Amino acid sequence: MSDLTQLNSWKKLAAHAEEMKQVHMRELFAADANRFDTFSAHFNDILVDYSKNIITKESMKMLIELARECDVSGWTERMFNGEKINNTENRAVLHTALRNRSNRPVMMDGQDVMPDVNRVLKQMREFTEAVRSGEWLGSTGKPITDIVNIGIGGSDLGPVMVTEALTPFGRDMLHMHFVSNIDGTHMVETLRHLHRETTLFVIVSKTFTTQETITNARTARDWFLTRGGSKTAVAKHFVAVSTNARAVAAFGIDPANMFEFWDWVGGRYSLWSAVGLSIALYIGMDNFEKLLSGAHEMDEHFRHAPLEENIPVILAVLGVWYNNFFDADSHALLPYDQYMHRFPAYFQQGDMESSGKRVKHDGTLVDYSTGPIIWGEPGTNGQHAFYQLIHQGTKLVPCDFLAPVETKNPVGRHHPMLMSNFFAQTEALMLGKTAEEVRQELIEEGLSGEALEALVPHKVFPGNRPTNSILFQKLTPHALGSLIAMYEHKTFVQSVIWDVNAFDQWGVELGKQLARKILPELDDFEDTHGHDSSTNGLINYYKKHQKE
Ligand SMILES: O=P(O)(O)OC[C@H]1O[C@H](O)[C@H](O)[C@@H](O)[C@@H]1O
Repeated sequence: MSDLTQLNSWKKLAAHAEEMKQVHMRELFAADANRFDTFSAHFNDILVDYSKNIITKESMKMLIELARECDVSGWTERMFNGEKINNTENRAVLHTALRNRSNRPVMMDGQDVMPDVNRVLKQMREFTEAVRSGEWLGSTGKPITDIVNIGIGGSDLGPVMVTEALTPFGRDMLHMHFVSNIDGTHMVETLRHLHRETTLFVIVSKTFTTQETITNARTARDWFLTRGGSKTAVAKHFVAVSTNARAVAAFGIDPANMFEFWDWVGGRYSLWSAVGLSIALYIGMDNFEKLLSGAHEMDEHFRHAPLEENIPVILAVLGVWYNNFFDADSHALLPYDQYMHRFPAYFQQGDMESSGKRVKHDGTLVDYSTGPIIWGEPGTNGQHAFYQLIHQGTKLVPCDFLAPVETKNPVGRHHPMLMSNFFAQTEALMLGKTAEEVRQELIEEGLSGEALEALVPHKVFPGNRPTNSILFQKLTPHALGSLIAMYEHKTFVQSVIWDVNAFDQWGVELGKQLARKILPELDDFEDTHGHDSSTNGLINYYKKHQKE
């Protein structure tokens, strides 16, 4: 691929952006009564309205042309076909095979991966049904009441986010707990109210070498053994999900209780694999398979819909538009659904670990901005916290607003009130409020003269702040599966445009390496000298105050 900024479409977009920076969305809406119809897309019962963006038909044409020039379709096919597009790890990227409900063969290195995928799904079904029905008993004959998922990063965020989002589909009998942090507090506070006879630990780690997870798993096992559990009883209370069978066996988990996945599943794309075991325990395998189906249908759409109508592609090019031509450095995900409260955190890893790269596939440096900072909180909480900056600050923050048409909890007027905020926020962000409008309001409130004029600039909203509104009928496993896959593919398309590898994560290694070196230094009371003066100073301060 030729250099991104040298592409025809890029150059055209750069010039076009300068024109569009002079345009206000108010004018765009005023000039076109059909703007909503022109710039919205449907997928099953999901509506994506992207009309409140600083775009014209011409802008979209150029952005799609950019996707075409970057060979998004070619990369998509290579991904779905099991080519080793994760070039720095020499791995295929086949999370789509995990949810390939069509069961069409998916070839990797000349072999169909589907028999393996189906075998593990079957194993997950048998196991989860046994636990949920009470047929699987703890070592003292009691049914399991509590599940503790021990994992971190991709082995935690997906299971947490989805079990939270699908709470209404969860089985009351099983209480879910998630321990990720190496901070002993996380484990201690989780175990405080649990009983070893009725607790099942699910140890999830792709590599089974992650310090946090292995340490937490050992602490859990010690807790189990010191409360009267025997070594043979461990088999009834510990299962593992990993690609590393040898390390699982070395830990002492019965290989029969291991759920396998493969190196062609990236950690942050793994909730569709056995990493979703905790999800399946909670919502049941039928619902887990609906989650897979929702994602599979989005995969089919992404793979086959023309770029112009392709929802992940549309969202991706809009992201590139602001990231690269309007200098936006972040993107907010704002779910108006309390059940989705971990959705932004999930995609912090999904997007930032994928696109937070500064070298291209070939190792050369990029000379343009890549992945944005992803952040967000559920509405309406965010409105009372950080929306001030989005409305009136100096930074441009493109936002995605997500909400269900129907709530799972139709109590009083809560849902219409929530939704009135959802609609009002994107309207306010688009329209803003002019100085003249502010003046009128202040006059109506009885203000005049200097007092009025002094307030005007503070109450002006520039507007023209871009948003996407994503409405879905209900937060079901199927809809959630589609939404997650939609954002996964959005991230992928952006990585293709930026020419970065979305499937490695070398940036997390250096800190781990240095922590390994520092750990033994914390075991003695001698002053440390081997680092820079700040790091030495901090370590020595810590050691000194440990002594006291
Ligand atoms: O599943 P594991 O091998 O334990 O890895 C857990 C997590 O840690 C790593 O450092 C990566 O940053 C993540 O991508 C990964 O999801």
